[in-house]
Amino acid sequence: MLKVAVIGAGSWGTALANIAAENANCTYLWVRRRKLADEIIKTHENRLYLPGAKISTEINISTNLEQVVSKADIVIMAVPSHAVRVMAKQLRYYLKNDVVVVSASKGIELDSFKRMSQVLAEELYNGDNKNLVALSGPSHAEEVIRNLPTAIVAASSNQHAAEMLQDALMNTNFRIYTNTDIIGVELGGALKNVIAICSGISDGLGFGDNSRAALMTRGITEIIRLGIALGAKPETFSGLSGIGDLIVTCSSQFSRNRKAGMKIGQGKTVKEITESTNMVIEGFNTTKATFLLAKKYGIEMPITEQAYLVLFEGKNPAAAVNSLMNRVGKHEHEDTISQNFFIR
Ligand SMILES: NC(=O)C1=CN([C@@H]2O[C@H](COP(=O)(O)OP(=O)(O)OC[C@H]3O[C@@H](n4cnc5c(N)ncnc54)[C@H](OP(=O)(O)O)[C@@H]3O)[C@@H](O)[C@H]2O)C=CC1
Ligand SMILES: O=C(CO)COP(=O)(O)O
Repeated sequence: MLKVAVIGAGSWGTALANIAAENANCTYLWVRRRKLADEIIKTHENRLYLPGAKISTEINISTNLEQVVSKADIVIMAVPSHAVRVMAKQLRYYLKNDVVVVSASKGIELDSFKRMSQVLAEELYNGDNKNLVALSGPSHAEEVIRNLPTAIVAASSNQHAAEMLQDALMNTNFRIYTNTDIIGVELGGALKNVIAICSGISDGLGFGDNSRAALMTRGITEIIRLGIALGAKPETFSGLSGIGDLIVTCSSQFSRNRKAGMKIGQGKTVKEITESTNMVIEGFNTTKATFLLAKKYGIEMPITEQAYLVLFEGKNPAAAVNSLMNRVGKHEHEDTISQNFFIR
């Protein structure tokens, strides 16, 4: 029996721990706050993050990081991306040598622009990523906890590590594919949140399905552009962790990023939205990081740029839409058309 440790008892950590336990792994869930831990132990429910869903009685709930992590075969990091480095620094002393560490977080570190597996590699393995896996794909915790059929991706440069996670978590309702393109899988998971915020803004402005479809399609084009510049394989973005996660996050009733975008479209600010929820909205920081990354690499990302201006420079969302719609006419595949033959 494998020992699986999940770090972070928010929506995603709780749902993943539940799957691990239901799959008969010896499962530990690290909860940051004593009060919440006591409540979960008493009620077998995480009322703060997944109200109404009973979780397995087999999960060992604990606030003691050493107890949760030591001797674990698999450690799953399910805290917001801004907390991943700090948590990794705290738990590295307790890890056994051949542990597989999984990043379930979807974000890019502000300032360093690093992906979560890069952050973990630095903090845990002196920069080496051979025991690291990124878990990503269309998977709202609210549906996973109800065992609704879901398919996602475990990506690693080490196929054995990805397969170990696949074996531990896969079941009839939770299908896991492996992939070796960890760069593409992580970037797809992080960058779709930017477009999901835009999709929410579009909905908040009262636009329709056409607008959302346009944002999603032109959004993935931007993501691919930056992804290729950062070393990802283009085909990864047509998979679950790319277009799959983009579709679900831009259209789901559960997406925090989309819902935050709707509020922006209705006139609320990033500060007001952040202060009004206990849940992480990864896309805010990721919009900033992606905008700066695109500038650094000279990549054209007009939707991301407008999102940045709306979120952080006070640009009116309707004016941002105008800016996008009134850009010069282009060929749809201008990136791939050879030379300037067809391009205006
Ligand atoms: N929700 C989902 O459906 C999915 C989420 N993800 C990704 O998983 C990650 C976690 O998301 P999710 O579970 O939804 O987030 P939630 O907002 O639901 O929960 C966040 C969790 O992280 C803890 N936490 C917050 N800040 C810190 C910190 N500084 N140090 C340690 N722990 C902290 C919170 O503890 P406390 O309660 O004490 O504040 C809470 O347990 C994100 O990167 C998200 O994009 C990926 C796939 C699906
Ligand atoms: O990544 C997710 C689903 O795959 C969760 O997205 P939200 O953070 O927008 O809810």
